[in-house]
Amino acid sequence: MEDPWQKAYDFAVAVARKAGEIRKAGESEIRVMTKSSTVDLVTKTDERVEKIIISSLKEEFGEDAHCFIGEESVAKGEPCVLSDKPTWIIDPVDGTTNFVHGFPFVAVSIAFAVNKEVEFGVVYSCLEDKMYKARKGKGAFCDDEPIQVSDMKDINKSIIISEHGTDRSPEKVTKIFSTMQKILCIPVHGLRGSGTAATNMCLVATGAVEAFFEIGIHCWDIAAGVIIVKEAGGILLDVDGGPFDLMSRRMVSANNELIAKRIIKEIEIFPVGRDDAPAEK
Ligand SMILES: O=P(O)(O)O[C@H]1[C@H](O)[C@@H](O)[C@H](O)[C@@H](O)[C@@H]1O
Ligand SMILES: [Mg+2]
Repeated sequence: MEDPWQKAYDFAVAVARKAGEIRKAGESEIRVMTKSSTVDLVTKTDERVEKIIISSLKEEFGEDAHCFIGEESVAKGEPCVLSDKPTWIIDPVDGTTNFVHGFPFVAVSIAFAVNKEVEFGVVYSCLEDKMYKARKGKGAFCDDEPIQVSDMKDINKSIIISEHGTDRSPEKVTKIFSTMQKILCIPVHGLRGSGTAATNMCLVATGAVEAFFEIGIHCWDIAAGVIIVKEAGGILLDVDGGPFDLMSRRMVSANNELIAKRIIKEIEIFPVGRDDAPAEK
């Protein structure tokens, strides 16, 4: 039987690389704007790269063949609803703050979901020039090398990634740093954060770290990373230990359940609105 999504997967890899090159060209004149807060940055490059990705996909597969969830389209009012229809979930520049500051971790993240299941994901880590990718049931790769999560089961010998996000409300910041302090003092070997969720997920998938968790990320930040972590042998859970929900804005990705459950014990949960919550009137 013909493989329905191989062509889309191959095309997504090419589009991700092209998007990375357009992002690089945007470095020369970065026009910074803000979204949900003064520290939630977006640039004209984010918007331009997303437009080019979406138009390339529409040109290749047909104007109305697929649905799209793009970070910057949603920011401008497009709906963020994951239906059973084939849907591209796109973060054109993951690590925008890094991009603005020249901090060397920026990624293009493109995922493709059918029946609400991610079929494949591509994360192009631009500055490293590394293409992380995975298709459901077919393994995870960095460029063309297979990747595998860490086999570490001892939390005391693990590195854990967390991010503080863009919400600066005191009650949330207190919970974020209290959680980080409790995890650090388990103790673990270290806490890290690249500033881009997609890259963090790839660091779990390659075994460079044992886990990455965050409350407040969006589906576009992690959709590609989800399938890359799973196909590298990792697991995804909700921050309360329940089943992972792509639209919930809460996520624990880890190399195994032992590590995941150990850090979940320390996470101080705070409420965040779902990605697919009805738009406020
Ligand atoms: O750089 P973007 O696409 O906005 O995504 C990042 C988000 O802004 C941060 O708040 C999160 O902590 C990161 O994990 C996201 O990658
Ligand atoms: Mg982004």
